[in-house]
Amino acid sequence: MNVQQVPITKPPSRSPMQTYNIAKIIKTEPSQSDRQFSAGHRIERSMLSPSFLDEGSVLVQKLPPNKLVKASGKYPEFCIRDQDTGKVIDIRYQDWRNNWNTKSPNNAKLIKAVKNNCYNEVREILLKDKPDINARDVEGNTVLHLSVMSGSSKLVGLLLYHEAQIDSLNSKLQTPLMIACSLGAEDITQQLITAGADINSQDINKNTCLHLATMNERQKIIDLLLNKQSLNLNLKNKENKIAMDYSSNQQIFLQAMQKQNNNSIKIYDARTDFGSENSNSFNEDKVGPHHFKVHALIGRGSFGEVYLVEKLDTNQLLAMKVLHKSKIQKQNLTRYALTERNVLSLTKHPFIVRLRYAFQTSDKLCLIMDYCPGGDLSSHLRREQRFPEERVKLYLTQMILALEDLHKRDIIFRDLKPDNIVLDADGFAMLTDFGLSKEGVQEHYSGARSFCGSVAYLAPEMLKRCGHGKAVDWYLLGVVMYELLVGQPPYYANDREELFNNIQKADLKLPSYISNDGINLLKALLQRNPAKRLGSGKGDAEEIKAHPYFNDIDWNQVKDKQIKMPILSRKTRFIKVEHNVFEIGSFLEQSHLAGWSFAEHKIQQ
Ligand SMILES: Nc1ncnc2c1ncn2[C@@H]1O[C@H](COP(=O)(O)OP(=O)(O)OP(=O)(O)O)[C@@H](O)[C@H]1O
Repeated sequence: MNVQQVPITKPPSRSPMQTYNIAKIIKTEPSQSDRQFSAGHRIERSMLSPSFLDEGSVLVQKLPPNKLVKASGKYPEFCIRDQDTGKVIDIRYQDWRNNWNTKSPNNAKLIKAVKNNCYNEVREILLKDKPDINARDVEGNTVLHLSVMSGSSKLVGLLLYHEAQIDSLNSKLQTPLMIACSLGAEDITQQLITAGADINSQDINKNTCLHLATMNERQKIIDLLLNKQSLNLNLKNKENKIAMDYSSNQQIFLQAMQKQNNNSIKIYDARTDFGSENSNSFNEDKVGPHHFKVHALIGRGSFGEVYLVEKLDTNQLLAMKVLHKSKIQKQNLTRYALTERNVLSLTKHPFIVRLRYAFQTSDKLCLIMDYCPGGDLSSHLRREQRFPEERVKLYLTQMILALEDLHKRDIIFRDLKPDNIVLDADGFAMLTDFGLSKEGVQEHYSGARSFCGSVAYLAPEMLKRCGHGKAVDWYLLGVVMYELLVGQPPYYANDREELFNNIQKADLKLPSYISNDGINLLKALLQRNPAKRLGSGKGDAEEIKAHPYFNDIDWNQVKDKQIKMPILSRKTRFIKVEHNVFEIGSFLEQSHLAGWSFAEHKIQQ
């Protein structure tokens, strides 16, 4: 390989490889003691501590309409603020109930429009009049119940989008899902289950959804429910009967019971563990959008967005990656999404982001991961232009350990780049974005054939399309090392053809400020022939760990996170989320992706 050593004193300015929408700032100051007053005097507290946000961060606090929140003032304990109008009322002098009552006509208007199945009118009322989204008619049906009765999945979707309570109860203690099951509304049943409705709830007669579907001979609904692993087939109603007792085809119930028995062996422990985490016992079918509050957009990738979310029962902050089913299916990328979910669900490593849950809505696939508040290396690099060598070395050690772990399990990452390295709260580097990873690759320099990766981060063997293996990750480690030290990837060119040409043929330009060991390591990693590349031998990561560049590294200390990492101040703005992330883009159900749901606790032991 031709290597040119050139003196570079100032790094070239780094051109952004990825553009970001940087939103401007609205700083709010949530207080732990914030309370919300609503009809029925329900008191909740705002759960987000502001300490994790940087100066100028945007904190999204989109509260449901009609909430009157405690506001600060001279006597804060007597002041409430109408979230809709912003008006602050001192309840010692003004009757806040009157204020609330002015909203009732709007509720009546909403109920009427829903009963008449007038979608546009409902939408307008929700936007303009701000009625109670859980308004009830005289029989105690909420507007969501009424929309199910009207048979309009579009209306149901709209109300869910406006945060209608999915498991609200009417006077017979029936949920909207029970009504859909009784009526045989297949699409709405599916829609509500996907959105997280409870399928085991019991009404005033202790009938479940399955009882009601069976009594009303709704065969398609029965089939749909029997496919749900979380369905409890043994619940008895007031007549002491299980749903099967009302069926003329008991065989399918018995088969479902058999299937559940087989599966329960696999997931029993996990479920117990999962449930013990909090009082709301979650299960695979139930973890869904309603368990999380979306606070801000923190990153954007090619296939979706990453949001900062808060798990409502524990107040834990997590990162949620949202993939759009329509985009993925259109571009035939379903297998990449599934790979990401599979690899992440199998991985538990100090330097790989942990997947906590995976769920899907009708049009989105969601991965809930640990939140890394330090931002990604790409945005830090853009600000700092290049990093000091000692810091680069620390990040490399963590990436080597992460890749070593993946390789031991015959997984190649294939997408190593600064954008996919995020920093945790202690400054440690964590790998994220497993969409391009490949399972089942044993070879070091062949085994996978797809042409993938970000253009500036393609290994020469990928461009040649002659097959690539684990060694591709070591080449990309060299690319990352180079970029962190120099400010841009090796061979970088704006023109795609030129870039590809450079990757295959151009001389490697190495600035003189890099240490000799650093230069040797870069040359060994950026070796074009994968068979000759450092790390391509049987030893894999061991070959790299043994390089003199890492002589001063105690690998056990790194693995145990016993080293001190620099904490970089994060200047990236959080981007305010104006829309409901779970807005149902298309009211037509996209196909359900089997095997997507995941809850970490199920496999922990
Ligand atoms: N766990 C996390 N914690 C904090 N930020 C994260 C996390 N995961 C991802 N991000 C941020 O979101 C950005 C995009 O995430 P990710 O790379 O997974 O999306 P993608 O759509 O797969 O992107 P790509 O176009 O690279 O394939 C990252 O660059 C990072 O800034």
